[in-house]
Amino acid sequence: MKRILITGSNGLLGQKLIKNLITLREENYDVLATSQGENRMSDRKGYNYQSLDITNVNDVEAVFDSFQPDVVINTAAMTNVDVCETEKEKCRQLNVEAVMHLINASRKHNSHLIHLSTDFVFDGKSGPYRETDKPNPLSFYGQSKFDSERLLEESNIKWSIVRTIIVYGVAESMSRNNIVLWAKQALEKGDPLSIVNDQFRSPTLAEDLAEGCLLIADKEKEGVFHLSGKDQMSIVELVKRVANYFHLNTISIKEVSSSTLSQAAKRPPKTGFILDKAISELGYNPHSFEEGLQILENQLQA
Ligand SMILES: NC(=O)C1=CN([C@@H]2O[C@H](COP(=O)(O)OP(=O)(O)OC[C@H]3O[C@@H](n4cnc5c(N)ncnc54)[C@H](OP(=O)(O)O)[C@@H]3O)[C@@H](O)[C@H]2O)C=CC1
Ligand SMILES: Cc1cn([C@H]2C[C@H](O)[C@@H](COP(=O)(O)OP(=O)(O)O[C@H]3O[C@@H](C)C(=O)[C@@H](O)[C@H]3O)O2)c(=O)[nH]c1=O
Repeated sequence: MKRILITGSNGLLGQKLIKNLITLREENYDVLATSQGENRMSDRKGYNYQSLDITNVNDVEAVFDSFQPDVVINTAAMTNVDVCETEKEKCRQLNVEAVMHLINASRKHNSHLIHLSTDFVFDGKSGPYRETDKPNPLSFYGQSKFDSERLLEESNIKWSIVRTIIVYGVAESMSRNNIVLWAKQALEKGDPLSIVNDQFRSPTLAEDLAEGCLLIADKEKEGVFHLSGKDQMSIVELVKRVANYFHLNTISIKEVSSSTLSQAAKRPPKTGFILDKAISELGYNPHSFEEGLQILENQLQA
């Protein structure tokens, strides 16, 4: 039985990884979920949980020494892109330096380190992107993720980098909201929404991303993988498709350009991924956006 360590297990992707590991996988894994603070998942069966702040090098070493993971999936990160822009040191500690702690511990235990990265490593001038396209981050968050990628590429461990885009879904006690959920809630209340029409993305169902990461683990695939949804759309189209799916009035949606949002961090205009590598090498088969909304709707009703 392989031992798998998940960091950031309280996050959206972390929770979906744990759910997938304990309910869906044929391959049997011994699962250790870790995140900062207490476990926020109410389902406690089929895995163990331990608090782990990955910026603490001693704690990282201790967890690796006792659990001796075969596979590690690092989902922990500072994911608020505007906060990364204003709190650069904190962002570096978590998104870059902590990754070095994981690399060193993985080297010692010969673990396969699967690390999450982002479409924000690209400048968004020529999306959709392949794994081989040249990064050129526009924000400190994007730069921090690109720096962490280079640490992996320069390490002599077994590594994989998973880049993804706007992850949506529902999980317990989420510390970060996502556009599908907040747009749905705002549309239901008829709150005014200013939505950008000059950013294009391929939104990713959290369950699809978790499955893709675990296919990498199962198949022991190394290298860079692009894992996103298969539909590319503008953000305003995304919000309108959410409205249509849930039969909500679109009257409160105002189309704006990115400059009017005055966000601290610059966003790439057009990303999206070419998924050929993930489809052929992993058998990755993501849902369409509307299928993803149906899965989310079922979970909200459960
Ligand atoms: N969400 C998205 O749209 C995208 C995400 N990604 C990447 O995917 C990965 C997963 O994202 P997602 O699940 O959405 O992110 P979340 O923010 O939902 O989850 C990250 C988790 O990491 C935990 N965490 C924070 N600091 C530490 C620490 N020092 N030690 C251990 N755990 C910590 C957080 O804890 P707490 O909840 O207590 O704060 C949180 O639960 C990230 O690496 C992100 O950069 C890439 C592209 C898009
Ligand atoms: C707040 C706000 C956002 N938006 C748009 C901007 C953006 O394209 C989209 C989502 O905004 P967010 O601030 O949630 O996400 P943002 O920080 O832009 O998204 C990113 O998250 C990080 C972690 C990543 O790695 C990226 O892949 C990406 O998904 O919504 C509006 O149109 N109107 C608004 O009022």
